[in-house]
Amino acid sequence: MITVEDLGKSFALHNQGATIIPVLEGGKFQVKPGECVALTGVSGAGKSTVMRILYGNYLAQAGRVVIDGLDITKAEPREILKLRRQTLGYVSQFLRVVPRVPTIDVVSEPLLSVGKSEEEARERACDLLSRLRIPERLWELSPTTFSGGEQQRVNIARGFAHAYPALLLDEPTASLDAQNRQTVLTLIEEAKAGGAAIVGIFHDVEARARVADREIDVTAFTPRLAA
Ligand SMILES: Nc1ncnc2c1ncn2[C@@H]1O[C@H](COP(=O)(O)OP(=O)(O)OP(=O)(O)O)[C@@H](O)[C@H]1O
Repeated sequence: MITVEDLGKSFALHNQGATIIPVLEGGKFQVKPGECVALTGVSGAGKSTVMRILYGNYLAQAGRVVIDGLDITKAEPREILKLRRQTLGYVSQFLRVVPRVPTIDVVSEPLLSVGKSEEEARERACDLLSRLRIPERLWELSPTTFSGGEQQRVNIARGFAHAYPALLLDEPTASLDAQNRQTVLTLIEEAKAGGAAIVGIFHDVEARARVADREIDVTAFTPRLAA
């Protein structure tokens, strides 16, 4: 489902004498349906950079990143947006939402955008919000005024609403209480059982041990650290 080959990325710092920082070289891995791979490596090794390349936010200078048959290093923006809508989910720690949209709609929206009925989308959203312990009295309110932890859980509910065949998880259990952390780990296990190919960054070692089938140390793709 996800294939990365010969991945290369460097950053040019234009405001600092055009200094070039090589970050990734020869990055290579595959993630099959139903498999969860954890990216590891020291701080600064390039874990977030790999995730941003996989989501199409950063453009790689070398190599191929094929997700569900689409090479996102060469794809048009509209093809990447279609991939994100139907195939490739991303759960970060932070919620970015349009103001004044009720929580229930924020969580239902990914399902409506892939053509699910209003009823099915709402049912799934209610189920996820209940499981993630967002009180029902908050569902019709915009999450913009929610606490940090509530916003994080709304974001997780939204990220898991549609059964994406490929899923990127950036510290999904960071700063959650013990019960909600368990719920999120169960959601990840359910996504795997449903056939999702998952790539994640988990600083939470126990969470990583529970859900990840394999670890990939990106230090091996980092020329200045591997040397
Ligand atoms: N937009 C950017 N411009 C310039 N340099 C960048 C940019 N993004 C990342 N880098 C550099 O790339 C390297 C890898 O950063 P990255 O955030 O991917 O590491 P990481 O392994 O995720 O680290 P951490 O565990 O601390 O989050 C760092 O040296 C960083 O300074």
